[in-house]
Amino acid sequence: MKALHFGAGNIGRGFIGKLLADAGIQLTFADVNQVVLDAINARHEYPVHVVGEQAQVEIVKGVNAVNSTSDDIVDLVAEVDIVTTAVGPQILERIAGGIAKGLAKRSDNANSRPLNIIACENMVRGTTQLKAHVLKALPEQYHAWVEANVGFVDSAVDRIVPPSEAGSSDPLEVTVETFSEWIVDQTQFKGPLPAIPGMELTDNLMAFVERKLFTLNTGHAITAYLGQLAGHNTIREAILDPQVRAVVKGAMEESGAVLIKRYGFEADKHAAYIQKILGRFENPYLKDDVERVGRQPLRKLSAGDRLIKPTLGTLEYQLPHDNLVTGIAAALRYHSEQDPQAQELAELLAKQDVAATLAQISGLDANSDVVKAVVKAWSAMA
Ligand SMILES: NC(=O)C1=CN([C@@H]2O[C@H](COP(=O)(O)OP(=O)(O)OC[C@H]3O[C@@H](n4cnc5c(N)ncnc54)[C@H](O)[C@@H]3O)[C@@H](O)[C@H]2O)C=CC1
Ligand SMILES: O=P(O)(O)OC[C@H]1O[C@](O)(CO)[C@@H](O)[C@@H]1O
Repeated sequence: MKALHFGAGNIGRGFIGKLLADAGIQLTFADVNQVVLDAINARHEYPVHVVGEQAQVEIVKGVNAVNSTSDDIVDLVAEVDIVTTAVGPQILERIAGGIAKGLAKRSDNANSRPLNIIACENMVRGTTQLKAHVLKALPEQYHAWVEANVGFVDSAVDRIVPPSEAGSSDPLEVTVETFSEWIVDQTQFKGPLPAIPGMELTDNLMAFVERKLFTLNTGHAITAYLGQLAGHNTIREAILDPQVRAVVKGAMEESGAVLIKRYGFEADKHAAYIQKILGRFENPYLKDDVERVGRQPLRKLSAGDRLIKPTLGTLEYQLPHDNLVTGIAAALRYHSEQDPQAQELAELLAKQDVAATLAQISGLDANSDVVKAVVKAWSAMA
């Protein structure tokens, strides 16, 4: 089997790419970071430090790399069996053009071997959104062929992989936690279901996507935002702060109440899931900066993402949301010189009040009780 993975970054090298290569699949990474590309093509292997009580170093072997903006992409998409991505939600549209050209070539070559495409991004139905970008870039005459021969498979991906501290000396070295979870929608595959160790198949994906995004990522983001406000630099420092921890746990439980109502998760199992996540945030072997986890606050405050969507769920089911509200207020206080979205947030707040800013970013009604509650919490954080 052959695979092409877009995004040789933390998750790309530390989880999805590793999992495909370890399964004996011939893996080619596609990226725009030339230092990383040259290092992969010079060594064709890289170390993954799996940290925890039983730390170990696993070497990923037999990998190659191409530049994502080159025509190599077209040839690879025309011949591989599986395409995966971990580039960031905002980059999917940028890689869609190359994928579309590759699909056109695959059709012209009458290569009707099934191809499955799986986006591994922190978003709800990311692959379905990638498909829309691809079809927009693909001439109409190929659409029916793509529907018949290409599977666009949505997924949920979970492993905490911060940038490696040794990044400076070895651009490929990556450090990961022991926990990992990759769940894919088995109803969307074309051809036989692949048996890849570590890739779980389900016909109930939305439950797992929302459970992960609206528990781990909700809690992680609020840990980052409240952590920054309290002067903490890392997620571990922040979650060990009892005041931060209480709000984070509360927010995950408030979101959990919605998930339990919506998907029927067992309350005690979900409580254990939340406890395990708090333990993962505490991981003493991982140095994870609040700025990484808080990155792109406008995306994280958008209607379908980890802060607003769970809060909308509490409104739908008339459930409590005080801690989620505190998390949203803290997100509106997030600042970073390196993050363009944090800059844009500051500009929005400079030219209009916080209620109008939140309404613009999240789609919430500026005069709603929940926005008034956020404004009250935000003012108290000054
Ligand atoms: N790091 C983590 O713990 C987790 C990240 N994710 C998701 O994985 C995705 C990637 O996140 P990270 O690996 O943390 O980010 P990252 O920044 O380490 O990796 C992204 C990679 O994409 C590359 N890239 C940018 N533009 C590209 C293009 N046009 N073509 C090909 N490659 C391009 C970058 O050079 C970089 O190597 C995001 O959607 C994130 O939400 C999901 C679960 C865990
Ligand atoms: O990658 P995003 O969506 O910017 O968010 C960062 C979050 O994603 C993760 O990298 C993995 O889900 C977490 O470690 C962190 O909560």
